[in-house]
Amino acid sequence: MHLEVVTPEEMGRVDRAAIAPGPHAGYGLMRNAGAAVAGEILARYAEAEGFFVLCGPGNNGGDGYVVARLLAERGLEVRVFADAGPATGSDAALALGDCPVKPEPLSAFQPRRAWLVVDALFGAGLKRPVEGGEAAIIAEVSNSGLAVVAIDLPTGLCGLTGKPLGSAFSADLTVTFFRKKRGHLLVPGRQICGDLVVADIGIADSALHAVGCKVWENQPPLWRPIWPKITAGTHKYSRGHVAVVSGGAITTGAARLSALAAARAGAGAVTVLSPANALSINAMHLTSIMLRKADTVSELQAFLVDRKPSGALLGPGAGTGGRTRSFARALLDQATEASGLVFDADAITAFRDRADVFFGMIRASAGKVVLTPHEGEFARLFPELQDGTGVSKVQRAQEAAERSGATLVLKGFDTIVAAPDGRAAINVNATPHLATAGSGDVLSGIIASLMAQGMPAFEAACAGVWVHAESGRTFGYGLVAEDLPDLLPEVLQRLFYKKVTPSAQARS
Ligand SMILES: NC(=O)C1=CN([C@@H]2O[C@H](COP(=O)(O)OP(=O)(O)OC[C@H]3O[C@@H](n4cnc5c(N)ncnc54)[C@H](O)[C@@H]3O)[C@@H](O)[C@H]2O)[C@@H](O)CC1
Ligand SMILES: [K+]
Repeated sequence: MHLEVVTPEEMGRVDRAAIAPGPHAGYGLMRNAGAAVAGEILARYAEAEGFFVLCGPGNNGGDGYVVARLLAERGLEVRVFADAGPATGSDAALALGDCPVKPEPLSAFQPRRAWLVVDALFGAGLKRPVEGGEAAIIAEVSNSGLAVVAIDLPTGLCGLTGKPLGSAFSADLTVTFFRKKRGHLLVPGRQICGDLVVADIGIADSALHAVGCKVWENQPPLWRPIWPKITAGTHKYSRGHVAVVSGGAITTGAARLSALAAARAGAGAVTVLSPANALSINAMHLTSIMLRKADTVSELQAFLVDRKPSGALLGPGAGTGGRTRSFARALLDQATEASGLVFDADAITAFRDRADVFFGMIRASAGKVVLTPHEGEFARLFPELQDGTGVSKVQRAQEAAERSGATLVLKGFDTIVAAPDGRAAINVNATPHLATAGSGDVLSGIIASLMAQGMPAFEAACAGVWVHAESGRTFGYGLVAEDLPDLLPEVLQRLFYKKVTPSAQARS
């Protein structure tokens, strides 16, 4: 499974590197691309009575002419529609020259029942909103309810941002080439693509080396090899000790959710640090999780010196005032290279007017730091990078990570994890059921736990996001945040499947 996710510009460089060897290699790739699309169409839409192939002026249109030729050569009914022809001497012009079906103008298009639409208008070369004849045909096809197979990208979808530029097709199937593009995974692009197939068109993996892609789809191969191992010699403190800061008497639940998630994710010990006025309410609800009073910075510092936790989480239910800010400073000041610190929720909002101070503290700290904002919290720390600026979510998270010096988890259906060194991962296994109060507290607890167990920040954040989402999928309807920690064992068992029999003797 190839996990790299490229930009359209990077894909262009890959294409050029692959084409460089000879004058007809470009048309060769185009023929392979068209053959891959035609193969998927024949496999999935055998019952279609005919095929409308809509071709644009560029290489996406060129792929369309190849598809039209291959379908027509099988004796199938094919009509091709195009307004502007390909540039003379281009690969697309060669494809048009070989196509036995004469193009008709887009204005001649009329939907027909049981026909399939092949969208080859624009792909990676989309530069501006789709208008005029192309926009009209998109509307007509959408109203007709005909199935659409998009070549490379549904026309109108930006392959970089995952957002439509003007009108866009909503495809049932998208066939892309070599690697996924960011627009296939970011929302709403992911929904607009329908089923996504990545076809091999003969480009060698080595063509990617020159591009230096640092963005991946978040899947277990990225981090499973370094998930914390346990052996016969493991003891509870070698499995990591996580401190979770609790809010006051009526806001304690969030920290307990995080604490339980940290324990379920494998930390050997978890301590809730509670204000005095919330000690008894916390004590009533905690069993395996330890509890200690921490109203003041000196009490927090004493705990850090005394117990040396390898991970800490501040934010869920913590309040957005001075106590949270001074606790953040103490945690960052006292962190060592082995410490993993997660700042979530209120710990992010608490620095809304002091973002640069916060980033300075993070940069000066020896610890590994992860910030886990949703879009609203993100906008408080990074107002100039908030959604709606036209910049992709991946790039916004990358810039925020670079600026803050922390690994960023920019949450949502397409959560992005970005490291200050430019690496980023796009998460794809979320479920809308995770949009429930307390869900984020569980996520930050899992990430703090994995860092406390020694995982680097980027991998811990990627792993945490994935197992959290997988837990949500495992439950489905009726999910509340309390369910998530208890689903982790099942998810982890699946992830690290080991055959267990009643008589098996544990060796490690
Ligand atoms: N050799 C290659 O580079 C290969 C490219 N392939 C195909 O080539 C496509 C990329 O081809 P191109 O770079 O020619 O780009 P497109 O075919 O996507 O677009 C062609 C041109 O249309 C114009 N245009 C962009 N947006 C427009 C708009 N909204 N309204 C009107 N005109 C607009 C632009 O000038 C653009 O260059 C890929 O999506 C893929 O389908 C495949 O054939 C595989 C090999
Ligand atoms: K297309």
